[in-house]
Amino acid sequence: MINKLIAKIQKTGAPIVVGLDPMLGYIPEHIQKKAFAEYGETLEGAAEAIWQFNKEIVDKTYDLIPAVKPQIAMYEQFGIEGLKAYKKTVDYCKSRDLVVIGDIKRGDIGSTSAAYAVGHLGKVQVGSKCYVPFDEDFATVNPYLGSDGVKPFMEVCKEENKGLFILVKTSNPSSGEFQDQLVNGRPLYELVGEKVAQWGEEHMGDAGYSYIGAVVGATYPEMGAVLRKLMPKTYILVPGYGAQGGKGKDLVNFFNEDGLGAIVNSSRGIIAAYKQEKYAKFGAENFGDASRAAVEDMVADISGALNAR
Ligand SMILES: O=C(O)c1cc(=O)[nH]c(=O)n1[C@@H]1O[C@H](COP(=O)(O)O)[C@@H](O)[C@H]1O
Repeated sequence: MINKLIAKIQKTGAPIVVGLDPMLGYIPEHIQKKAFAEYGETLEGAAEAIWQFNKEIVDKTYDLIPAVKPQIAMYEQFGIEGLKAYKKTVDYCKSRDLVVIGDIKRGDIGSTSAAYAVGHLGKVQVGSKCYVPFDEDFATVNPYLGSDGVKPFMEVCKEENKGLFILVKTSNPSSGEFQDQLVNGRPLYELVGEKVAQWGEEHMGDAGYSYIGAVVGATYPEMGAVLRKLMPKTYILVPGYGAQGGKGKDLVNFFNEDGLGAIVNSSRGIIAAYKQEKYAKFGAENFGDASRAAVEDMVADISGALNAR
């Protein structure tokens, strides 16, 4: 799957991921009204609204982008109905030939990690039948529990031709509280980065990159430069662009000289673009066109920064 992701990045010229993090507050009123008219102000109504919202954004952007990243919490908050909308979104994006990064941030002891891995990336056996429950292409994984919590995910990825993005240095303001702590004189995120690179060596794709990737926030570009060197064959998912303050120039450190090695996520900056002054001319009715314009601007921003280095 890492090979497909790289091929799609090269074809679109867009090393970006659209984050499908649909909060009701971002969904234009006309969509909410229609969903509530059909299903009432219920969890089902909310799920219908987020699904219709996602579908429009995907329809308006899929030809420009290689991948999407639905964030499962935004669906889970609406319970089972929300999870159905998550699955519908995953399937729809795959039908549009997009690579789907399931942002599930899982990680547990071995036995339960194995169940997460099977449910999201693999197959589950029910009697004589075999099912593919969620079927994302990649999943995000929290490595805090150590190797035995990550290995079941890697095993399923190997069997199923899928991939991971493992949290190394997160974009949020408090990420340093634990991640920057010095262990034998070195910050913890560096040790985690080295471990991810080592796991990656054992799980290489054909294009010179591993299908075991890392997550490093755009909000910490200097650390990004160090991690880029520590993990040369690791694809880095870089969240924090846009709404969290990351800009094109902050991103160059995350890319290798070959122009590959990183894929930058923006969620609110794309899906709620119509709410920004810059894209207000589109209006709430044409929110999908505003998202398309925001994708084009993001690609131009990143390409400009990469060409200027
Ligand atoms: O794993 C992630 O995707 C992730 C890691 C991280 O360090 N920071 C981070 O913001 N994210 C996710 O990236 C998205 C960022 O959303 P925006 O700030 O709206 O672009 C959310 O889905 C977060 O859960």
